[in-house]
Amino acid sequence: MSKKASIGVTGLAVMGRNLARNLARHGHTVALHNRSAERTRKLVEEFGDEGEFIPAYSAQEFVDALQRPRQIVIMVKAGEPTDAVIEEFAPLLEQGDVLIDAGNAHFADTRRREKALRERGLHFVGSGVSGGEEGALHGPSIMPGGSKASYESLGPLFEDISAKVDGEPCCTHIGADGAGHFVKMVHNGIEYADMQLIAESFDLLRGAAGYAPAEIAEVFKTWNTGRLDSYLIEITSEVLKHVDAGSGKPFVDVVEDAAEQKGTGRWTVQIGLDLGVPISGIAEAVFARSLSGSKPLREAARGLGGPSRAPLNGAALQTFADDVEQALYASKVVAYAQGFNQIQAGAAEYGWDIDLGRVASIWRGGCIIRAKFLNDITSAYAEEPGLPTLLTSGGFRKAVEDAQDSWRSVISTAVRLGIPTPGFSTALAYYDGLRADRLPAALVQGQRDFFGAHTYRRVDRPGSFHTLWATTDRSEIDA
Ligand SMILES: NC(=O)C1=CN([C@@H]2O[C@H](COP(=O)(O)OP(=O)(O)OC[C@H]3O[C@@H](n4cnc5c(N)ncnc54)[C@H](OP(=O)(O)O)[C@@H]3O)[C@@H](O)[C@H]2O)C=CC1
Ligand SMILES: O=C(CO)[C@H](O)[C@H](O)COP(=O)(O)O
Repeated sequence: MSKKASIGVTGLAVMGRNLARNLARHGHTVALHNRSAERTRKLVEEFGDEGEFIPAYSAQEFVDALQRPRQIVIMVKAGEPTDAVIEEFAPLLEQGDVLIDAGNAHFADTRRREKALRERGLHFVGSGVSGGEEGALHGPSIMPGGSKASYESLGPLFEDISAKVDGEPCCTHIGADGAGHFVKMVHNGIEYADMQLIAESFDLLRGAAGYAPAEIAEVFKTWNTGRLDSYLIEITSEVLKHVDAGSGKPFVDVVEDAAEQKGTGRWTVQIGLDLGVPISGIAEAVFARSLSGSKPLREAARGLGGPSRAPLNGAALQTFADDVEQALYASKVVAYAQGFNQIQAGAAEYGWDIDLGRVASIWRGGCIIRAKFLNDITSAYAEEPGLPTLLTSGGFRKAVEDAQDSWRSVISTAVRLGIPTPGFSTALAYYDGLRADRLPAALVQGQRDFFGAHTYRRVDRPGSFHTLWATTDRSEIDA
């Protein structure tokens, strides 16, 4: 009898191909399948000597190549293509087989698919995979959802191919049904916020302090040796020092300033709104990309008046890079605090038991937001599992309090010079909002009651109340 594969991968584009190679390099026999045969053939041709592959050119051939219970990783475009692939394979599978969607699916789709397949006796695991092309090959961060039973067979294999930090795999069972894709979605939202904050730091160092991109690359390189040490800071330095071969200009000056997005950031914000979680850092990052891409609008607004830009000088210039580092760090803490609160809210809403410290821990390696900083988040949740916000945890609290003056001063400079910093500004507004004794929301409640009898609660006694605004004495009644 011919050898069977321990796992199969269908969808052999950038991610699937490298995930299959990673599995094979770790000694697993991998069955291969792709809608169009060419990708399967190419993989075997180019990388066949990296391990044991069993190429299959039909769904039935693919399913037959797998040992039972079958484990099939689907790595295709999210949405309809994923449903199409599930519908192609599910009828060929048997009780206990596992289908794993490792693409960037919406967690609500994953919940729907998990339920439907469970009713057909199949396991369905929605798994976040982060790290891009390189991560998929050398060790991604993996965020599987689905049943505990499915993780018993799948977990060891995924842990094996995941990134490792301090000997620990960057993979853990996140929670039931869509939990893995939910956490991956928030990961991507945080990725958007982090990238926006880094981009604003660049814009400030250039626009306010007059640094050239190559000089800013050096600033980022230095930051990468400290508390901001992260993959995103590292690659930012690389991008900024790159010079366009054709024009001799900094690469960053020849790229169109319109940031694109595939949708996971937008989903994060939509779900944040549904759950009522203020994830303003992620939202501003999504809106900043939208604004950058609004070409006709920007064209129409070009030339609108603003302040004259007298760049910084003297003492302010001397300390500016350090001030921006402080503002970036504090804003980043806020963005991550908001993201983790969103995961907490999602877990409460959908009944997932998500260990936030473990999530931070598996993001320390393999993924796009991997950073030294995540060690501190892991410790914060280890010290206080029920932590309401990262901002009140010892180390972060002190760092953000210490960053106060610089943070405020950087935003003031940005406002004075007309440099847009939506990420920095919303982070500070959130921080000030959280720590406020009283918010003007009391007035909003009064307005709502005035125009719509929407009622309000009082600070001095329980119950709901309505003021009879149309009467002359404006007496108050119980609502
Ligand atoms: N690229 C990245 O950095 C990352 C991507 N992801 C996610 O991983 C998944 C795969 O991404 P990536 O490798 O970039 O590939 P793409 O998202 O570009 O998808 C291409 C693959 O999908 C297959 N496909 C498309 N439509 C169908 C269909 N109707 N039926 C069957 N197969 C179909 C293609 O087959 P064919 O060759 O026949 O066209 C091909 O194998 C996506 O969900 C993506 O969001 C996650 C993390 C990072
Ligand atoms: O999933 C990812 C990383 O984990 C992708 O890099 C991410 O989808 C990129 O998103 P966008 O194209 O919207 O910037």
